[in-house]
Amino acid sequence: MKIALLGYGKMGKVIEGIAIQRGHSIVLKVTSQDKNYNLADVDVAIDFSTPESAVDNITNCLMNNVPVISGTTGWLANYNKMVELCHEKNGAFIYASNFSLGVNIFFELNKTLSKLMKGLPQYSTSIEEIHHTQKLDAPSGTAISLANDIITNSEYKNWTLETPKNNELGITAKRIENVPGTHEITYESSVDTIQIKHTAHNRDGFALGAVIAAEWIVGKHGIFTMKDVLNIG
Ligand SMILES: NC(=O)c1ccc[n+]([C@@H]2O[C@H](COP(=O)([O-])OP(=O)(O)OC[C@H]3O[C@@H](n4cnc5c(N)ncnc54)[C@H](O)[C@@H]3O)[C@@H](O)[C@H]2O)c1
Ligand SMILES: O=C(O)C1=N[C@H](C(=O)O)CCC1
Repeated sequence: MKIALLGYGKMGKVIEGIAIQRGHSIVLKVTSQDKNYNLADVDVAIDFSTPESAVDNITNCLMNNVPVISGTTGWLANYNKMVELCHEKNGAFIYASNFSLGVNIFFELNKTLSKLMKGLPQYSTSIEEIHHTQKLDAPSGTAISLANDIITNSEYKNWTLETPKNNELGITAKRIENVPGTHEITYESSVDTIQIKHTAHNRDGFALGAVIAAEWIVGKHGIFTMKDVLNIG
């Protein structure tokens, strides 16, 4: 496959290595310096850019009939606009807050645990995420996905980075040098604690998942998720 990398930073570079190992070629690498890039002769685009640029990148792909995978976080207020555009153009699009197989299994564990804990008011729930100090957004997209799944299955109404009030699910976002991504869910009562945790050791899992998603989407039309790609849950 001929792949365009929209964003050639920490993730773009790891994706490049894995894509080449799997027999693909990188025909375009876009950074903040490249304003008007040309998507001709691209089979699929992989966007790991910035919260400010993801919407333009996804729009460019959909307008040019290029299937697009986006892992960029922090732009989700515009997700529905991208869904509409994708339908209008009969395009193909996957967004995932986290492309790693391990985190996608962790998402399913989180949903199951939150269903088990529903109706047990003696436990209070919280989420902690830790990432490297260059990360632009907080909380992480993954933490938001985890929080939304807990909210769906519980009495919590929304998440907050502040001290949680009634019906608010607290998320703590820590920034520590070189941490690729750690997420922990805690259920705390006066007698015990239940915790589930995912720790990424490096960026390879995110990058491999994105390349697998790119391989999977070519030739398809519609909006998909990593559940479709991995066939789990
Ligand atoms: N979904 C996942 O699995 C996952 C995993 C890791 C990171 N991420 C997300 O991916 C994004 C990128 O992460 P990173 O660590 O590679 O960041 P990074 O800062 O290392 O790289 C960002 C890249 O985007 C480029 N960029 C800036 N403006 C651009 C534009 N207008 N068009 C194209 N590229 C542009 C920058 O030049 C840079 O190359 C972040 O939003 C991060 O949260 C998601
Ligand atoms: O390094 C990042 O930035 C990461 N971003 C994603 C998120 O916000 O959840 C996934 C983990 C790494």
